[in-house]
Amino acid sequence: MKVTVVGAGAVGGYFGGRLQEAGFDVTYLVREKRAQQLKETGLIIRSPFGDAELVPKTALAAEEIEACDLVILGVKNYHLKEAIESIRPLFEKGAKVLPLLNGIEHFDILQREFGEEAVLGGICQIISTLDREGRILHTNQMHEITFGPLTPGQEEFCRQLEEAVEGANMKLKLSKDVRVDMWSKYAFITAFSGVTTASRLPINEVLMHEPTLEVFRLALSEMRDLAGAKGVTLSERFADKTVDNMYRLPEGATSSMHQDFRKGLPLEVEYLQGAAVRIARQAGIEVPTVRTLYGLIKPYEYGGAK
Ligand SMILES: NC(=O)C1=CN([C@@H]2O[C@H](COP(=O)(O)OP(=O)(O)OC[C@H]3O[C@@H](n4cnc5c(N)ncnc54)[C@H](OP(=O)(O)O)[C@@H]3O)[C@@H](O)[C@H]2O)C=CC1
Ligand SMILES: CC(C)(CO)C(=O)C(=O)O
Repeated sequence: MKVTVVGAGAVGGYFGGRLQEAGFDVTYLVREKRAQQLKETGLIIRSPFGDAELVPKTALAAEEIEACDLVILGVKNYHLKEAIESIRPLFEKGAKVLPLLNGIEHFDILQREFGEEAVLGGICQIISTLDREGRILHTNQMHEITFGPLTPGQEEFCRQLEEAVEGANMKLKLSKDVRVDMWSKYAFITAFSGVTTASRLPINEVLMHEPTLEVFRLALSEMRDLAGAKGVTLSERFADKTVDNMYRLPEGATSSMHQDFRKGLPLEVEYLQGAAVRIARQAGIEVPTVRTLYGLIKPYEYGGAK
């Protein structure tokens, strides 16, 4: 299977690297600076599941890629618009896209741009980051993509992909209802990144302060209601179960948004909390806690906080 990875960053580079290791024909569609870095150092992964040093095949434009079966999208939401333009030629040649971004609105955007049949449902569970040298540092015990068809016409392709990835050093889970997984992750990450970033605390410290934990719980409940308003039913115990799971995380564990905040990098606030406020307005429901988190984080959207 021919795969194009767009954005050889912490997520795209990791999963692209694992597929390349497993024998997939992977091309990384990257921008100039990352192309140069990859040429000099190779694609380097440091991970508890095993390190890898690979020679990546890169392209600076989709026109350099003959055709591919699958595009894995690993850019941040604020780069999506530019990425869409750069990959358009691949869809004219019949590719499908598996987006791994956090958020929910990008699925509709991609479907509008490339058509419903081209866009698979997907999320990923991993904690990884790029260091100064561009190495991919994977630091937790999960490296999992959950994916699945958003239309009946994609079912066969998804089965083939599941089969092809068997044996790779990563988990690829074919979901029975990928919309539920997409909304569970979106609901979780919006509350989790919201409370950790707004409080400037890792989750274990959020748990220590009852009023701060209550903010997290309320945000989770509002996000569950929002999923319901969009026709996706999350478990009645979604908020409680999510909070229980947080006690199992190691000390200092926090969201990638909070980590970006600490580094003074741009934040995906408009695509997580901002999107929830927009979707709630359209659905005619209130999400006051999420709206407050949005207001507290929004001033740092373009970075600046250290
Ligand atoms: N990191 C994590 O642990 C997790 C992240 N996510 C989500 O995954 C998504 C990606 O995050 P992450 O991998 O951390 O981000 P990174 O910043 O590490 O990687 C994004 C990469 O995209 C590249 N890029 C941006 N625009 C383009 C473009 N037009 N063409 C080609 N490459 C481009 C950037 O390269 P450059 O700017 O150098 O050109 C960068 O290397 C986000 O939505 C994030 O929320 C989800 C789960 C976990
Ligand atoms: C919670 C986590 C690490 C799960 O993959 C994530 O998506 C994020 O912090 O952005």
